[in-house]
Amino acid sequence: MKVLEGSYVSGGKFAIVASRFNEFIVSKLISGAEDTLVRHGVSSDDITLAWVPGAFEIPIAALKLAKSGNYDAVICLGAVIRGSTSHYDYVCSEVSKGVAQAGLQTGVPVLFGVVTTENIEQAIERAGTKAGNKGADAAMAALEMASLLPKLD
Ligand SMILES: Nc1c(NC[C@H](O)[C@H](O)[C@H](O)CO)[nH]c(=O)[nH]c1=O
Ligand SMILES: CC(=O)[C@@H](O)COP(=O)(O)O
Repeated sequence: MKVLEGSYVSGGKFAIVASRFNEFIVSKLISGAEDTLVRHGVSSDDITLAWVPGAFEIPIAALKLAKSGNYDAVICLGAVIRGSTSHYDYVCSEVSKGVAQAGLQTGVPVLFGVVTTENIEQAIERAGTKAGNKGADAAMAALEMASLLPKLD
């Protein structure tokens, strides 16, 4: 059986799109992502960070970065925490669909590192405490997909 898979050794170029809403959480996701990339051989000079106001704006920035052809992967980071209305549902739905479409439309790996939680405690748990760091997880996926996709040509 011939198996095609990615590895985690990379010298590539990566973009991070991060939303400022709940910046206390998102900053930890960024740190996790950057630390993971650098520890796997990516130069910090080859990591580009683009800020957007909120998670709803992530897809348009991710699509533009992916279309540029300058990056081996685009990592999307944000924190959407449920409030007292249905706004949360609409934001989460559009962000996840938009991030997925950015990857499908361009063929560039666009990774979903947006925490979508019921409360602040759950977000903190996923930003470097008891449930890990979703930014680091997205960066690991970015390394693997950036390595894998060229092998599928
Ligand atoms: N409530 C959260 C938001 N809301 C803002 C939207 O993402 C968007 O910026 C606004 O509707 C203007 O288009 N964003 C988050 O990232 N996290 C939230 O919890
Ligand atoms: C995820 C959101 O948009 C949410 O935080 C907004 O809060 P609310 O539903 O109370 O307006």
